[in-house]
Amino acid sequence: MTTPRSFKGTFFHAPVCGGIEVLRDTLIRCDAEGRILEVLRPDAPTYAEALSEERVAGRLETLPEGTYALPGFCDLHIHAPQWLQLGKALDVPLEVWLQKHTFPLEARYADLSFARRAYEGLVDDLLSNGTTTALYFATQHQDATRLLADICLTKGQRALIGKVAMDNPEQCPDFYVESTDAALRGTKAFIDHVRSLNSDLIKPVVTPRFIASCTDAALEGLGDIARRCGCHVQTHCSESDWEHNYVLDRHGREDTDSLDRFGLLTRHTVLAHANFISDANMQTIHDRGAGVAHCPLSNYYFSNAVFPLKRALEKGVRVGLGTDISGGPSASIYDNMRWAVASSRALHDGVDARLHWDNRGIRDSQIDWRTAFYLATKGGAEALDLPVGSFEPGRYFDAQLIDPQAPTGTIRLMDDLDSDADVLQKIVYTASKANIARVWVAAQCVVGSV
Ligand SMILES: Nc1nc2[nH]cnc2c(=O)[nH]1
Repeated sequence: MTTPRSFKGTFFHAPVCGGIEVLRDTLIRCDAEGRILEVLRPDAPTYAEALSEERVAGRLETLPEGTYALPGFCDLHIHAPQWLQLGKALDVPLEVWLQKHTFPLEARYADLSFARRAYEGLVDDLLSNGTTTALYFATQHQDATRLLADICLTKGQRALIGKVAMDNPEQCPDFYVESTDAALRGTKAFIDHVRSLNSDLIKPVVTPRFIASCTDAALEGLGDIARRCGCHVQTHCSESDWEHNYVLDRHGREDTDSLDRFGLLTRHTVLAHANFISDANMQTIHDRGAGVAHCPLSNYYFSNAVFPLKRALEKGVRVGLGTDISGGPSASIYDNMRWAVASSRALHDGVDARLHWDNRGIRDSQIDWRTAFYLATKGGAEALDLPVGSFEPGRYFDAQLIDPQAPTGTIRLMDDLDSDADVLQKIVYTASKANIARVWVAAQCVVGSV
């Protein structure tokens, strides 16, 4: 609990998919928990009085002239331990990458000092990239996963964290596999631990890594834990040819149906990727109210296909964006907004120039930057069912301040040429870490200084 805060400045947000709103010279009042109480534009009858009240009470932060506040990003798919592998090992298929590079790296998190070095750096990196909410896969290790929760709490990042469950000796190496009992007990113990922290910022997540890495007994047990504890669930779904076909061979059905059968497809499930889902499975995802973490950059390296994003949005599936560190070699949701637009264009146009335009791509698959901005902010929040992602009453003030004039920044604005929408479009397409001057979570400054 802190004191109430308020902010005056220019805010951009996307309250609905495909639409943006500009709040110029607006006053946003928050309560002591950092939730937005009121959004007052200059033409509101109570604006002047409220402004002076906040000023006199010493609660007002006036954002510097020429800066813009955006909602903080929700990154719906991060492998926390893989941060050390960002930009490496991108030239082999998923199944080789996991066995040769990723599992050996993750096994090292048995060492807590190794884990601390990585997790401190990761959380700092994400916060300074504007990511205020992170959905994390950790590792199998109880202690290192608890450490990640502690670090997020200390640094002030909103985080949903899962101890990874993987007990299938046929798919997991002997140096990085656990018993079914350890997977289930460990998951439950981590949930209890996080809940004992009594923090609104950190939530536990039931995390079967993917169907291949889990036995049916573990999947069943994890479904049961998710139901009893009312937790979020995260897993990978129909990511690549190999992975999708593995599940078809083993269970005779797609990942989505299989997860559903184990009680793992709920209103609080986030499926990473979902590239190969059939229309029927997309309908099932919609009907269960589950969300999808679309990871466009990672998909270029590991997925053999492009997620049918537009089709999913038209069906009403809740979708947000994920970096998929380190399948995607960038910790930035800005990069992933750009890749979401670009990959949707590739899907729309098709990529084989030898084919006639008429049958080269899948028509009407493209999205624009407005939709990408929604996915990165409120779309991600909706998929997680968290009150963040936009500047609306009742939501937490999780935000990032963009300074287009930052000396080493990458945004080029022209006062006389750029409309408000142009400014936001330029931010979406060209902002970099150097332009992110300040970041707040629940109205508390976590990056930059006030
Ligand atoms: N991209 C990706 N896919 C996976 N499937 C199972 N584990 C992983 C992982 O760590 N990254």
